[in-house]
Amino acid sequence: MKPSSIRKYVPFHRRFSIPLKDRQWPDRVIEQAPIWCSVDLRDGNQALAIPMNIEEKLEMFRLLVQVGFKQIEVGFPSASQTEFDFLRRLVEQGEIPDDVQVQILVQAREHLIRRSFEALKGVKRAIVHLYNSTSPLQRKITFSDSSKDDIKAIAVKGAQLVRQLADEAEAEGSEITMEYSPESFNDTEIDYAIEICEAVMDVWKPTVERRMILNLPATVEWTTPNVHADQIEYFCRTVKGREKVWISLHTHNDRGTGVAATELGLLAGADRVEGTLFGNGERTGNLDIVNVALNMNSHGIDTGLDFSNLPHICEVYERCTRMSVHERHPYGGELVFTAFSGSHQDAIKKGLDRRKKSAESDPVWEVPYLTIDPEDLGRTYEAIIRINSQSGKGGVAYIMDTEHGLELPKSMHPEVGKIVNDEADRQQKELNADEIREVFEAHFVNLSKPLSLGEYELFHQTETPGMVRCIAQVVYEGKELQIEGTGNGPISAFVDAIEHQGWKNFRLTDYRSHSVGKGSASNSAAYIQLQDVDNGRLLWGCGIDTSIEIAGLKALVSAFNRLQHKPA
Ligand SMILES: CC(=O)SCCNC(=O)CCNC(=O)[C@H](O)C(C)(C)COP(=O)(O)OP(=O)(O)OC[C@H]1O[C@@H](n2cnc3c(N)ncnc32)[C@H](O)[C@@H]1OP(=O)(O)O
Ligand SMILES: CC(C)C(=O)C(=O)O
Repeated sequence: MKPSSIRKYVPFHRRFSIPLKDRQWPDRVIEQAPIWCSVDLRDGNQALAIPMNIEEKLEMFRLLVQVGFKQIEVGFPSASQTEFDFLRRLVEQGEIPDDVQVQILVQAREHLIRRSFEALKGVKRAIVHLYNSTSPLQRKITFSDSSKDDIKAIAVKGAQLVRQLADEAEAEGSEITMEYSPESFNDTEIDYAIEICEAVMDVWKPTVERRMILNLPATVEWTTPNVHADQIEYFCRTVKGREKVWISLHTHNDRGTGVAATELGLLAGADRVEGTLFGNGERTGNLDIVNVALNMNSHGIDTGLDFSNLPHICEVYERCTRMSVHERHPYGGELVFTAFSGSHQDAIKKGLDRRKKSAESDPVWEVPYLTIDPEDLGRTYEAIIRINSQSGKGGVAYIMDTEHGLELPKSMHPEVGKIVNDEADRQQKELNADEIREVFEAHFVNLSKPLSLGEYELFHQTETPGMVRCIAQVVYEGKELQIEGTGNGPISAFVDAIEHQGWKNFRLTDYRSHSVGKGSASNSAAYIQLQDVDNGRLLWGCGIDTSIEIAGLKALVSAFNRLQHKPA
């Protein structure tokens, strides 16, 4: 920003300060979950270019119930016919489970309050959420230089009507909880915000048994999260009758610290949190409730919210809101359980391997780079490691193992990793599991040039037990030949046959094999490492075949063929 522009902005502490000298929140830890309230269908919905239609709202409502929300703000029924009709549909069609309270938002204006209660007729349990803006900025601009008393009067008058209509609804069998928000609380002089809230409390007369909710919105996030925490702690310690109210947080994310502000607000004494899935909401969004809840889970706190099928939740959310979850979005983003870079892949693979062995004896999650087990969110390990030109050998080996059942010997990893990595670099893109296998096969498996193996027979030598003789049909540099050799196994017999031809320029330095897949269709994979006697180069080859014997020979031939390609 240019210096001339910077002069437009005033530091928050020059506008207000919070008279809190002995703040306690920095020494606290979060030990239990708050009461959660989803505002997806109201604050989230009002921020959409195309608001959800009734069917979409219904689908989201059912999803939110499934996740475990017990308080759901379903709309602003006095704002439009769709909002009104949606609430009627929930009430009339018995969509609201008995343990769920639907919440509605309304401005402190008579006709809107009356219309809201019409929409609530017959509801079993509801929260009526009344608000008016209280900040100096809104008093000046929105309410045309209204005084503090004028604004307080709007709140009190609205509260009186809500009290009266709530009493009438309760007489007809509904249970109404009341909520008040001094909108832009975080931008309002703190003692004045308390004064208005106490005035509303005087009208609603909450008790310890029947509390009301005081929601303290950071309608626009102006400050660092510690200031928010100070505001909440000061409010909690100062408001009269604290024990008769649930203190609720409602943060936005204008500075990108909505989650932090909520977490510090909880340390500061709040009981309740309003937010939306993935933080959809006005401007930069509301608080991301998935983020805060899963942060708690990752510290061993049960939240009552179940995000164990996060991919499904993302899918419904994206379809209904027409928004998308960013690839890097905490927990939900496509790339957040993925490592492209080699050292991360290596550490994750080691962590997951160790965990496979010790998960039962040691349940504590300890995998480098992963704060949470992706499986706990319905995400799979397969998606964790992905391969591009920044990837390392560990990641490639992990994909070959988990996706294709090929357990490459550890000393083969660098060779395979480099070739796959070079290919990703050459193509300038990420390689998927099938493409990685293609690269692996093209460079390592059943290679047939210059030598290829045809028919092959093995004879056990009765005169020297343990020795076998092989007769193999091969093609070498385009010529068909029959070669023969003897050894203490099929591989050494074949090596002997190669030696008789005068082609042997190697030592066999390693051999591994394992079966791939289960049942009659299973294959065997064999890996052979040869060393070039002239220059000491070590190269692996792989053979895959239904016969373990032939797989071994093909691995030998593959490694032999790789050795014939001299480095440039
Ligand atoms: C921070 C938040 O997210 S708050 C929730 C915001 N959500 C929405 O606004 C979505 C739904 N809203 C709507 O559909 C409409 O704005 C309605 C139905 C609420 C009101 O509609 P209208 O009265 O036609 O228009 P509008 O919202 O522009 O009203 C402005 C008037 O309300 C007054 N007003 C604004 N907020 C409040 C309030 N909280 N309490 C009382 N009056 C208010 C303004 O001062 C202004 O009065 P004026 O005309 O005398 O200057
Ligand atoms: C109405 C209030 C709670 C609100 O949405 C806000 O201040 O952001």
